[in-house]
Amino acid sequence: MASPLPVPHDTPDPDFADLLARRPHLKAHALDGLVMDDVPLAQIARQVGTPTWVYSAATLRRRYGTLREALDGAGLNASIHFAAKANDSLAVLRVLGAEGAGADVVSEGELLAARAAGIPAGRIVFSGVGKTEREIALALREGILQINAESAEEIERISSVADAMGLAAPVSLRINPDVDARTHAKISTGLAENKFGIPYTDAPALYARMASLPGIRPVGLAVHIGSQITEGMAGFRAAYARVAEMAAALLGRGLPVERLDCGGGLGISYRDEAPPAPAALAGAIKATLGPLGLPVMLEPGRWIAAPAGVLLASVVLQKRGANRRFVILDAAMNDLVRPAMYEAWHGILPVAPDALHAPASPADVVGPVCETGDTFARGRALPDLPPGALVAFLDAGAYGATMSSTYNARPLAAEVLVDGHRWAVTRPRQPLEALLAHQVVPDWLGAQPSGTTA
Ligand SMILES: Cc1ncc(COP(=O)(O)O)c(C=O)c1O
Ligand SMILES: N[C@@H](CCCC[NH3+])C(=O)O
Repeated sequence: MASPLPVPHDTPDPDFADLLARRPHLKAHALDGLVMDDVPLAQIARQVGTPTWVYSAATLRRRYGTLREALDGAGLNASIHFAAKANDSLAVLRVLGAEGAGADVVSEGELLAARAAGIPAGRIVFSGVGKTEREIALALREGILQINAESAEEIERISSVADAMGLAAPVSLRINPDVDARTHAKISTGLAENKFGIPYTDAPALYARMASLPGIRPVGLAVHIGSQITEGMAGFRAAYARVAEMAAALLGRGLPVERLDCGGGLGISYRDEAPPAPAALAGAIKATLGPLGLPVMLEPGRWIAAPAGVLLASVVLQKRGANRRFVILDAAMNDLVRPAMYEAWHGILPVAPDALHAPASPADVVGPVCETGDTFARGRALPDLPPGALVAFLDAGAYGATMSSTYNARPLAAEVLVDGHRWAVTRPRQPLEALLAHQVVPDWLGAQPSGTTA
């Protein structure tokens, strides 16, 4: 049986100074402690409580801009469609939309969030292996840029929905290139054994079928081989090369191919990973797809949003085990599930000014949920953290709040956007009453016993 606890690394963890040096939006201030842009995190915690997600608008803009410049610098005609699954906060989507970003969505909810945040329908891509008829109809009514189809069955479905609406759906075909992205098995999507995309050998016939069906206007090819890709460009290159080869063949047969969707996947450095730079990604796109001269699209999520966010939590208590110190937080796996789900490593910084320089000793950082897997870190060098002390989980701006649950009847945490010296609660903490009020006890179970509340 595999251990549910994080596996130790064989290199030393980066220290606080190293973690801070690589995150320009976070500074350790002598009086205020950890500050995001111009706002002390302790001030947010005092006014909003914890656990709370805090996002830096400046960082979102800076990272979007860096990616934009890399694509422009390579001479690509490229559009960026932020993957809303990484962060679907309306405020975050609004910040990115205002910079010119489109969105990559995978559900009715994400589509409505992107629209509510002001992202024009013409910049929205709908991905995912299981779109319902209702979702397809909504996407078409909204007039989105394209639907990325992932199966022969789905193509027939899109055709019949669009035809009944008297529309021609712009459809791109997502191919499964059977390429190893060399990432965590749970977030690898481009291998033949994964559920995503159409086996690339089937794609030419399916593309021709799309062109012959009513209600479908084939617009291109799409590929996405996985997420948190940090080990070089080989996987990206191999996938894009397949797309290039296939697009050339389709064009050669007189089939319309208007644009190519390169997906997301660019990884970040949570601990000491050395992911490819945006310029390397742009260079690989240019080298493989450039000769076709078609517009390209990118669907990054993590690279833009992860470093922009922290999860602020408070210490409930420190507990001595037989041979270890446990720091028990008010945040848990229901808030940030990545460590439990992927053995993911997140930097954890104390927020108080003196705590960053205080003597540190190993601690296991855990949440209060009744699961051994509710362990954020093992043997992490941390100072004494008395009850009430604040800590910040780094790089929590992607796949953080969006993956939260209410396990153990714990309400969804608050969200805050910091923009220079301004900040605002962008999602209030879910009231416990709302969790309970959302449920219904059938009449036949009898009246509520007197003296209880609900
Ligand atoms: C189709 C698609 N596009 C884009 C993304 C965003 O990926 P990432 O956050 O790794 O950039 C994902 C998630 O992996 C995805 O499935
Ligand atoms: N949820 C994953 C990424 C999955 C990407 C989905 N396409 C993570 O937290 O790393």
